Amino acid sequence: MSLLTSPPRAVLFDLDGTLIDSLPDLVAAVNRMLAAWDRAPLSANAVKALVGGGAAILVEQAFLTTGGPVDLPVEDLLHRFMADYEPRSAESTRPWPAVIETLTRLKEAGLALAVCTNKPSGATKVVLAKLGLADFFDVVVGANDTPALKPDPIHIQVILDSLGVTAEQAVMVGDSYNDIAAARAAGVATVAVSFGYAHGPVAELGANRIIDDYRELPALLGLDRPPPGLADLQPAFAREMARDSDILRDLLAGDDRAALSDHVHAMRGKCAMFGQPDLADRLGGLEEETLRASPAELERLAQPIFTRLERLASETP
Ligand SMILES: O=C(O)COP(=O)(O)O
Ligand SMILES: [Mg+2]
Repeated sequence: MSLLTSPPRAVLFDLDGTLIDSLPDLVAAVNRMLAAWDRAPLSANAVKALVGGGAAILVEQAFLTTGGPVDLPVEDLLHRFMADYEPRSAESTRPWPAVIETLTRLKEAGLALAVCTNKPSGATKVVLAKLGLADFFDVVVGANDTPALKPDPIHIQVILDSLGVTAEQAVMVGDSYNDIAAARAAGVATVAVSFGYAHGPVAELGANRIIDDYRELPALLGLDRPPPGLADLQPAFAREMARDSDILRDLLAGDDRAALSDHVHAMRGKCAMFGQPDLADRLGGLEEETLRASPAELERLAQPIFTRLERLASETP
């Protein structure tokens, strides 16, 4: 089921943890800074817990959690940190899987795209350029370009204003509480990614939808609608998938691989026809392995499919 009644005109993306996996370079820079003050390094998980509220919080908290404040104003520490991090901010940082193809698909569909990040603007520009993402975005608003950071809705509002779209015409995609809270306060529908740097369970962020894979996004935005005649059949499709899901479980538990392969093939065809290309892709991956993989491997491939099918069932009236 798509998120809005008609496709949005603009999609706003958070950056760290949402479009890109920037943690490795952030961890390295934080630990270079801590080493310069003879502090112990922080683990990747400890740094992850400090990302999302902007670089000043990251720098300040890095010192507080490793022995207390140092004798320099936070602004000076931040300045030093950014001077080191910015030029090295894309050494190990990469877009998450399927980001490029999804942004391409959204651009082709004529949507305006924006980045709405608490990351300092300089580093934002460097990362987007080095990863080949810059040209996708009509507007990029980083920490230095907005009167207030997320979760303040102003951060979202300046983007809507500059794109000339209303809150109802936009969707925000984010990984953290700040993203979802800012968008909700601005009246913008929200999608949370489950693979980012949320500080708690993603299901508790309050997003309208959750995705585990960028390939789910176009359909959620209403871009892969089923042909008109099939739209009314969506509830029937969802019921059929619920039945197919039970059969799939039984077949995975049994040893008739040919029947399993046929069943997965049929499910794949239905998903492709009813505007669920990401599910069709995953089922295709499972189908390829049905005749040769171990039961454990099939179970591993099937798990995300069951998660998606459960979500499909819960989103269909
Ligand atoms: O720099 C940060 O702390 C967070 O950046 P984000 O808003 O892109 O997640
Ligand atoms: Mg983020």
